[in-house]
Amino acid sequence: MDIKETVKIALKKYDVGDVFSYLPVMQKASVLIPVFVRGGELHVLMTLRSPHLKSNAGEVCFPGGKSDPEDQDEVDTALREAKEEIGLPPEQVEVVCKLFPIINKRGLLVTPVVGFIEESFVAQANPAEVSEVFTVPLDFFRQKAAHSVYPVPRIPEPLHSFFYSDPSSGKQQHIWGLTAMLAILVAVLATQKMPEFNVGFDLDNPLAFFQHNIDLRISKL
Ligand SMILES: CC(C)(COP(=O)(O)O)[C@@H](O)C(=O)NCCC(=O)NCCSC(=O)CC(=O)O
Ligand SMILES: Nc1ncnc2c1ncn2[C@@H]1O[C@H](COP(=O)(O)O)[C@@H](OP(=O)(O)O)[C@H]1O
Ligand SMILES: [Mg+2]
Repeated sequence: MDIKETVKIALKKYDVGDVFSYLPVMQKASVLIPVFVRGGELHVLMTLRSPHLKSNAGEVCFPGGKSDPEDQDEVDTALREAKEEIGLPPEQVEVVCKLFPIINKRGLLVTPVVGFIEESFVAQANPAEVSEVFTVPLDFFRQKAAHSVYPVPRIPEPLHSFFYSDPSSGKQQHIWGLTAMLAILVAVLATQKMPEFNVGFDLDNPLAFFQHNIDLRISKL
């Protein structure tokens, strides 16, 4: 079986379905985690946010944003935002699964959606929101070489940080916080291998860690 089919089977096992529908009503956002195979290796596409945005300006994130009333569900939001931000046509995304949501510092319930895209996809960054688009080998997020972690007072999840030197641009990208956690999560679940550093969840029941963090955040709202 080829790598894409193997990864799809691995990831689908973790689809959350409606597990989090019990949560109180809160503002929702989704991100699309676009993965593709290049040279037999998995890669992930990321963006650098415009320095002019009101929130998280100049930070690395995945294409995504807040839910609109016309969105049917979290997948719709992720695909709509990816179209708006990097010109990715929804029909060019093979949606694989919806993973564990995370409540961010603004109190948004952020749901990650993983989808395969074509290696040949050329992003068209919308300059109002995105200043750069770049790709990273997914396995980078399991390696300790460029990784560090530090605890943050009052939030349950440790804060992971990576510095990625992008050979195609010569630039260094700082990937941290929520986006780094999601990249680690997808790297681990897709490859079925734990990282070289401690991450707080395991492969048998990753849901437990994310569920615990969400319940902790909700209890403090
Ligand atoms: C998907 C968002 C939460 C909402 O999208 P929008 O701002 O409407 O485009 C997006 O803001 C996002 O992905 N934010 C996280 C970016 C990130 O990981 N920054 C690194 C550090 S900040 C952090 O980890 C915690 C946080 O933002 O709560
Ligand atoms: N054309 C534009 N020019 C400037 N800011 C824009 C914009 N379109 C969207 N934004 C802002 O970009 C942020 C991300 O939007 P989205 O959720 O659609 O990804 C939102 O800000 P806030 O996150 O501060 O509300 C939104 O207001
Ligand atoms: Mg956005």
